[in-house]
Parts: sequence; C-alpha cells; structure tokens
Amino acid sequence: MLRNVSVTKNFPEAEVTEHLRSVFLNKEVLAAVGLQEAELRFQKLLTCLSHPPSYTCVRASTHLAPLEDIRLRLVEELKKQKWISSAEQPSVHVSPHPRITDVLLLPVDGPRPVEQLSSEVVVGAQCGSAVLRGAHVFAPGIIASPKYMKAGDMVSVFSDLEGRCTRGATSFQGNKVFVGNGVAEMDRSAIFATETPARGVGVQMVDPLYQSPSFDGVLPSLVFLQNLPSVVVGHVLAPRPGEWILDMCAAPGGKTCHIAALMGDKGEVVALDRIQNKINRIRQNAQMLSLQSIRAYCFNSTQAVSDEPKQEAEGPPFPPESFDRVLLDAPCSGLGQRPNMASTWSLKEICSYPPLQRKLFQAAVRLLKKGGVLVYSTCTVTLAENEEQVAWALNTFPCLTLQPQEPHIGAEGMLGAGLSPEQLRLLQRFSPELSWDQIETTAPLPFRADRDTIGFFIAKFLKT
Ligand SMILES: C[S@@+](CC[C@H](N)C(=O)[O-])C[C@H]1O[C@@H](n2cnc3c(N)ncnc32)[C@H](O)[C@@H]1O
Repeated sequence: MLRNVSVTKNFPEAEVTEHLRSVFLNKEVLAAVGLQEAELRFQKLLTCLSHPPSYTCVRASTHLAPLEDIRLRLVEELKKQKWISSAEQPSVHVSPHPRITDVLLLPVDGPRPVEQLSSEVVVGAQCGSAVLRGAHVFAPGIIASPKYMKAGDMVSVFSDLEGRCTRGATSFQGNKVFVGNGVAEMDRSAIFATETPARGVGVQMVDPLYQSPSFDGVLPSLVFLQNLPSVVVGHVLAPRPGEWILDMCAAPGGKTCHIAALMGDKGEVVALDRIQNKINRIRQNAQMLSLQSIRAYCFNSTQAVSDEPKQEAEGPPFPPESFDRVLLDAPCSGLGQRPNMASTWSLKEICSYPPLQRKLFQAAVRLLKKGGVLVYSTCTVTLAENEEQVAWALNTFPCLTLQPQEPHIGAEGMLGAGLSPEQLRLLQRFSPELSWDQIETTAPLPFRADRDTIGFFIAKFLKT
C-alpha cells in the first residue's frame, strides 16, 4: 500500500453497497477481468472514495491573464497563509497541468499523523468532506460542541457520517470520522444561538488530517476551485467565440463560466437551472470572473424546447435546433465525489436519476442544431447513469454519433452496457480505483493528477 489507508467507504444503506457491487461485478466485467480482479477494483473504489484526491485543482482565468502570471501571483498569496510558512510545510508548489492550459495543481499533504484531543466538535458530513479538502469549519456546519466551549479552545473535529447527531448536542458516540484539529472561533452559545444563527468560520483548522491551502478570498477573479474532470468537460465541449451555447443544468456555474472564458467572452452562454437561489450563484460567479456573455435563467430544462413560434422574450423555452453546442452536466447520484462521506441516499433515490437524465437528454437533442455538439457528463460511477445512458441515446437518436474527446486523460468507458470496444474507447470515465495503489504519492503531481481524480464520466456526441 502506498497510502496510509484508514477509512473505507461504507454506505449506510447496505443495499446501496450491494447495488454498486453488482454494477462493478457485472457479467461483461467478470468475463473480461475475472472475479478476483473485479472484486479488488470494487474494494479499491470504496477505499478511494473515502479519501480526497492527493492534490487540489484550480482553474485559472486565462481570459484575464497569462497562466504563468496567475501561477506566480497564487504562490505569493499562498505564502502569506500560516500553514505554508510552518516548519512542516517548507514551500508552495503550484504546477501547471502538462496538457490542460488553464489548470494549476497544488499538492495535498495527508493523511497526517494528528493526535485527537478530548474536546470534540461534530460537523455534518458535507462540512467534514469540505474540511478534508482544505476548508475551515463554518458555524452552520457545526452540530455538536463541548458544553463550555469558548473561542480560542483547541478542539478535535469529527464528521457525522450518517446524519444521526442531534443539533446542539454536547457529545456524540455514533458513526463519526476524525478530520483534524482546530481552534474554536466562537463560544458555543454563539454557534447555537436561536435568534441570529451564527455565520462565518466556527473552527479554524490548524492541524487538519489533510493539509491544503484555503482558497477563501484568494485571488477570486483569477482562480476557481474545480475538479480536474470538470475542467476537462469545458475543453471537450470546445466552444468557439461567437457561438450560442446552452448549459442545461448550470448551477453554481463552474462549467458555464469556463465555457464563456474559453469563448473569450464572445457569443452567448445560456445557463439554466431549476433552483432560483442557485441562479444567483451563477450570476455572482460570472461577475466575479468578469464574464459578460452569460445569461442565467431559472427554468426546468426538461421543458426548455418550445414548439410555438418564438415570442419576443429572449429567455427559455427555445425553438428546436437553436444552439451550436449543448452541455448536459446532469443531476446525478454524485457517487464519484471524493471524499464522499455524506451519501445517506437510498437505492430508490439513486435509481430515480436515469429517467430524469433521459428527459433532459431528449430536450438537449431537440435544442441542438444539426452539426452541433452535445456533451453529457456526470460525477457518478454507476452504469445506469453513464454507459447505459449512452447506449440508450445511440439507439433512440439515430442522428447522434459518438465523438473522440480532447483531452482524453481518463480511462475508457466501463464494460456492462453492451457498447462495442470502439464506442467504449470514445468515452471518458475517470476511475480513481484503477490506479489507487499504483501511484506513489510522492510522484510528481502532473503524473498522478490525471488518475487520482473524483469518479466522473464524459460522452461527446455530434448531431448529424
Ligand atoms: C451536477 S449539478 C450542475 C453543476 C454545474 N454544471 C457546475 O459545473 O457548476 C446539477 C444541477 O442540475 C440542476 N437541475 C436538476 N434538475 C433540473 C432540471 N429539470 N432543469 C434544470 N436544472 C436542473 C440542479 O439544481 C443542479 O444545480
């Protein structure tokens, strides 16, 4: 083992683990690699999902400044952070990705040997996952704290894996995972005040299990935290200046902003999402990154095609064959997220996604011009939401053909959906389990970055 592996993902719902196991041990996989190898891959998947990737990926705003300038400014900013100058962390390494021209990579140090303290703060699983990726604990994420906790106390932070801890509790004995030590920034009474719920940092992480810089307020217009496969999506879509692009499920707008940046902010990116609050996030992000070409609307994208003649209003719904390119970054079960300790979903919830994805896909195909490009992506690992959707799409829409992707830095598609070897080669599946114990954590970042990602899937189609 090249990593100090201490946690293995366990889905609280045993039927979810069993379901995933049947996906990863499907007949086609068993015939190709055998039971032992398939079982091993599945166990590695569960292990690596419970750990964050060994680096942080940021997308640089190369529409505003050259990559090298942004890199140097980032190094300067991060040098100012306390952890950087501590004895353990001698220097800041920010490396460009060897192939992706707007990506910077920073190593994550961990898991580190951190001693647990007697004072315990319990946070929600989502907050715990964010801490494992370099965040501090924000007050709303805190569920339990010692009875007499005062600002300035040193505390150990635990993530409540199953959402069982009661808000305001003083201790918790349930299923929890240690994520590091920090200094309380507030008294307990301020955190659990009923009249004005506390905001801001509740615990400053000074000794986290995984150490990486905090990007809070760091060069907000020049660097954007984004997983590597998500950045790949924008490049695979390959938008050109002047085009009309639709991002059907856009919030909070990471990919929307990337698309607009790749177009040099010339043309228009229509960003739809069905949740109003999230539309505000898209607008804030666009503003922060100085992007003018984004129009965001709150709309259910399954209804985004109109057969009526176009009204005067410029927003959705749109006539068929309107867009040069469409991105469907679909709502999904999110099982590829790392570290993924928050999944308390039932099998029924996980299985609810494919029908919604198909409705969105149908609208996407109708809205795309002939000769246009459609990119479908998810951050999950199931066949039903990925390769099986591709097989369904190719059968349902004879006008679609699979296209090669550039860059293609992930693995090929997974066996099990009846796709041919040629079709699988055109798909891009980021499968961290395939190289989990094969890459030295000391290997140079650019070598391990492409393999040590979240679980993710990308398919690119042309409408002929
Ligand atoms: C995977 S997230 C999108 C992430 C986004 N593309 C990014 O890169 O920042 C999926 C989004 O789909 C939205 N969504 C779900 N159902 C939708 C629908 N019927 N129409 C539009 N948006 C939908 C969700 O609100 C969620 O924000």
